[in-house]
Amino acid sequence: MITRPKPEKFRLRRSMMFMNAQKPGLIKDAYIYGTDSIILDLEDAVAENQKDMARFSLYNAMKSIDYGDTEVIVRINGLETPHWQEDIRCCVAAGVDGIRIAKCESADDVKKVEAAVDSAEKEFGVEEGRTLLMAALESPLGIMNAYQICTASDRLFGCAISAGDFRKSMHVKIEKGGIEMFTARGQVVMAARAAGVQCFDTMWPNIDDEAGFEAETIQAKKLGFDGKSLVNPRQIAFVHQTFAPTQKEIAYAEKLVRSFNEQADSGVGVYTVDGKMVDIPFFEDARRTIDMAKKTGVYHGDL
Ligand SMILES: CC(C)(COP(=O)(O)OP(=O)(O)OC[C@H]1O[C@@H](n2cnc3c(N)ncnc32)[C@H](O)[C@@H]1OP(=O)(O)O)[C@@H](O)C(=O)NCCC(=O)NCCSC(=O)C[C@@](O)(CC(=O)O)C(=O)O
Ligand SMILES: [Mg+2]
Repeated sequence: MITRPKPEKFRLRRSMMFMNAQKPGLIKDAYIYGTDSIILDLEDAVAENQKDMARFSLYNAMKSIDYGDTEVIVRINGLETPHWQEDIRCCVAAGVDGIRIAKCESADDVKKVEAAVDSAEKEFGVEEGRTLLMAALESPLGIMNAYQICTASDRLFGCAISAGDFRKSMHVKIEKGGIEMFTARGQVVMAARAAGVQCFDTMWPNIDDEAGFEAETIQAKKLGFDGKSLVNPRQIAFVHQTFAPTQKEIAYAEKLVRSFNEQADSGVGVYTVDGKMVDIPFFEDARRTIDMAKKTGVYHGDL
């Protein structure tokens, strides 16, 4: 019987790959792909008359497969459905790391899920507070309420924007360059940063359009997201590469950190590195770059 260690609230989550919880062929060896997180789906990938079967498959997978360092999140059905409470009981009993609340629209939605998780942890003798939460923001209302959602529970580590449902609500299609998602993406990143939680970009559904996927991934990184939802293993490598600092960025960050300490010792707060002005926020950002380089395994220096 597998028991997973206590999940870390904040950890590397560059890639969160969806898979239908009902399909043993997909979930049995999902850890081999090396994504930071997998999302076992009980929601839209599972047909309405297969929800019990999917929970059964999920529970058995959690008890018999060692997913190792790969975080295991489950997407539960939305609060407008008759399924979400039973989904939560199944997730907690199975010992998943976290629950992704589909179609989350308000802080009240998060609090309802939190209360159901509290109760399930008591029912199944699971350590109180063990099960983490994240919110999927899939509607204009959910995105307008992003900050309240992100601050609604201590269990919540982050939020994801979900463009499939969002585009449907907004009566727009996928556009090259992503203009149709621009305001929503910005709002979600800003809300998450203000709340001190992580934020994840949406999945790219056109798996054969690699150029479109790569452009969207680069844009997500530039906007400040921590990672991206994925639907196919072919998408993992590019996301991991994009969300790690480049060697050029690392070299500059090292130069900045080293010189900043020397300058500070001699009483200087602002100066230039390679012709660019730097002061304390640049120093702190450089430290973050080196920290991220270490976490993503691309740091070879001695800082
Ligand atoms: C799209 C496709 C059917 C294509 O399959 P294909 O088989 O043609 O793909 P291939 O590339 O040929 O697969 C090569 C090998 O990888 C294996 N393999 C493929 N995918 C794998 C995977 N995900 N996990 C593990 N293994 C995998 C495959 O079994 C094969 O293994 P093998 O046979 O051994 O060689 C498949 O990828 C897939 O099912 N994706 C997940 C779809 C899903 O869950 N959607 C729901 C969540 S989104 C949503 O709901 C919208 C949202 O809510 C999102 C939000 O909230 O953010 C919103 O509103 O936007
Ligand atoms: Mg959706």
